[in-house]
Amino acid sequence: MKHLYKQTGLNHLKRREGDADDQIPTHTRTPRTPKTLPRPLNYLLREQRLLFVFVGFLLATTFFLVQPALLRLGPVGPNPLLLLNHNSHNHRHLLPVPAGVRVPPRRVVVTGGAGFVGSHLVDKLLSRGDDVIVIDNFFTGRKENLVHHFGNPRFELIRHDVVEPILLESKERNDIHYFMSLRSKLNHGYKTNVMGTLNMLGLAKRIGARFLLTSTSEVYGDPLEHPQKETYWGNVNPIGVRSCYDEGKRTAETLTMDYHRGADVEVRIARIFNTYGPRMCIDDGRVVSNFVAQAIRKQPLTVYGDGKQTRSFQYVADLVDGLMALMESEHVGPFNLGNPGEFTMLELAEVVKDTIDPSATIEFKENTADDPHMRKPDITKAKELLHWEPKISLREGLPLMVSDFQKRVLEE
Ligand SMILES: O=C(O)[C@H]1O[C@H](OP(=O)(O)OP(=O)(O)OC[C@H]2O[C@@H](n3ccc(=O)[nH]c3=O)[C@H](O)[C@@H]2O)[C@H](O)[C@@H](O)[C@@H]1O
Repeated sequence: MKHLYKQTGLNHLKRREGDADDQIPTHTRTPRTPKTLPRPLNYLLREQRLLFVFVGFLLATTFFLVQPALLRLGPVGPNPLLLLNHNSHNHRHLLPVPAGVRVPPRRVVVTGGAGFVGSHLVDKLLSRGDDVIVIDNFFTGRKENLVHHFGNPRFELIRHDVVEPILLESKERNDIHYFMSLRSKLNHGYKTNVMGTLNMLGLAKRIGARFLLTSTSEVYGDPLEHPQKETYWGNVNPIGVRSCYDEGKRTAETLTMDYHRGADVEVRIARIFNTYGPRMCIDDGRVVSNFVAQAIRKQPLTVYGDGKQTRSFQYVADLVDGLMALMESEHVGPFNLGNPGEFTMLELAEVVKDTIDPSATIEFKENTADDPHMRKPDITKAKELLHWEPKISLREGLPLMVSDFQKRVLEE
């Protein structure tokens, strides 16, 4: 009968060496390890167990040494840096991009992207290589603001009112990365701010996009604190003529935070202070656009009330930089985005006169109800956490919008 031998590697070696023990079955052999060793050690030394442990150790060491180097070599799959995973609370997408690694272009939906601020934001996003889908109802937005992108395969324009839900299908979850919702003044903005924000938050939740709400300094109402910090809860008249807009934005902030806390949507909130620049609506009644257009048309500058109320005016490019910094940061906000340079309306009229027509006259008119007496952002938080602050003063920025206004006034 054939004997079954339990052949160890050691026996095998010995067999080749022609050892005399060769023919002795293992189970009948005297163990080679001394009997005096403790049992666990004895166990380890038998049957090449030590060798296997050593080889395993070597393999593990090699893997952990080589793996980081492999990761640095380049993308693994389509989304190497998880820039897309904006609906989670991990912050891996904030990792710095290693040199030489191509970041996949992000897809950004900008609602209100044909408007004044929206179109400047779209310019910036496209210029850094993102894909942009603009949704606009063209009530205040204009195709002219985006016409230079028509024909660009990375740009899409959809005529739609965000008050109605919209189904944006994406190939996969997280296919759309950012959602930027720009503001509207229409119908005092209430419907857009509440229904629009609700619809867009639902969409952001469904497709796993990060959502940016562009709120406003108007949430502070007629402030009793000056300058205004983000911690100030505001002083808004709930039944006043401005309250649809003010309360609409306040509700939009509430909804945004609720979706963040309750549905895990990753959100950012910016409180935008008075902003000016090329492509502003000529006729929506804002003070900078009114004064500039009036000076160009050789009409008197209409100052409401005594003209001593104050505002702080930021140039649109500064705002866009702030919005981008906020989107890329890991901070939810809210953040004040504004220029702390504060002016009375009479002082603003002087700057406009100096810039466009020193012979322009001033005409006083009755002010609207509930007009905030003063407004100036405290931007300490944005400076510290976003490393952002505006660079362009009013005197530098105003001339940059004049030629655009001159052209449009002439076209009229
Ligand atoms: O442009 C903006 O960013 C802001 O515009 C408005 O807020 P408001 O501060 O009232 O801005 P304007 O309508 O431009 O008015 C600013 C001041 O100028 C005065 N004004 C306006 C127009 C004018 O012809 N003359 C004039 O003196 C107004 O009475 C007010 O005191 C919006 O309600 C804000 O949400 C938005 O952030």
